[in-house]
Amino acid sequence: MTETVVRTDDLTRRYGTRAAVDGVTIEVRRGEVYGFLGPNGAGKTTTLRMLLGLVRPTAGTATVLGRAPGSADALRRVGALVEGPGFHPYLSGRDNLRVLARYRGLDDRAADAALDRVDLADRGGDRFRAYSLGMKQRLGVAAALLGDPDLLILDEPTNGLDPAGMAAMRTLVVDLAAGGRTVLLSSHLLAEVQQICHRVGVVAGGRLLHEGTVDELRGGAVLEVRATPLPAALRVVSRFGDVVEAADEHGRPVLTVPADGVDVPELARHLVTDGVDLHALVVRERALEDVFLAMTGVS
Ligand SMILES: Nc1ncnc2c1ncn2[C@@H]1O[C@H](COP(=O)(O)OP(=O)(O)OP(=O)(O)O)[C@@H](O)[C@H]1O
Repeated sequence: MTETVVRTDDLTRRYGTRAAVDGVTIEVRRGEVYGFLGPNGAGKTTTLRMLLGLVRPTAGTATVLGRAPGSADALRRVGALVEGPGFHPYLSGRDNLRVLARYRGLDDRAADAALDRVDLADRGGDRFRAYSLGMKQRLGVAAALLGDPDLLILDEPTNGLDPAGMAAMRTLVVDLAAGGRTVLLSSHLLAEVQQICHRVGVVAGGRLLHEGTVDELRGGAVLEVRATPLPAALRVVSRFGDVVEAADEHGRPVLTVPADGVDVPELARHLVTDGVDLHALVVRERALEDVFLAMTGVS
């Protein structure tokens, strides 16, 4: 059975007359990596802060693990990396974590296990100030993991990292979810969300534009057919689905039909038997990026 871990209902936060978050309704389910995707200023951080009880909604409601955001019960089971945690620059990564663990009534072993989990055990004795940005971010995730939370909330966890650091963070997130945790992360990077998230909520200008799986968002693949003469090609292709007739960047006609369930060799055979010259037949996936740009109008 699907269990809801986070639910928001018309969640809204206004600053003055401007809504940073405007009627957002999302559902995050147990065990998934949920991507909250949107350009800068879309309202992602404000939403995550409301889920942690750091910002009070102007309107609407939210529950986190069935409880009120920010309540002691909810916070005990949530780990977050929303604004960089306040690490001491002159303490080692390990000692920083041990200090945080003690604040939470946990022992040193919990800190060491978290360090190990983010693959920093080898460098645990180095001072925090000597860490690369990627290591600092991973230490932030380790801090979020203290207390073994069911839900991790990560605000732009790969922001500012180099490609290797980003890849390491993505692998870590996927592994954490595979271990049974739920991860809610925000990102403005479509490729990233496409790679690691099960479901996505797309936001822009404070509003939720769409929520669904990456595949649902993208829609099915299409078959592109370039063939002449066009009327005969159109007749054949329309037997296989609802055809859309368009032109490519050179003004040449392209017929597209939803690829789902179409027997491609069969389509090719029909075109040839009907005396149509087939120039190209391509299956094209819509990239999430195309969909996103169409939705947000942001480039
Ligand atoms: N405390 C505040 N006072 C006034 N305006 C705010 C405050 N916090 C956020 N905003 C505004 O609300 C909007 C959404 O900000 P938010 O930080 O939630 O967006 P975001 O999607 O996380 O973007 P980014 O990736 O740039 O952090 C922005 O226009 C921001 O300027």
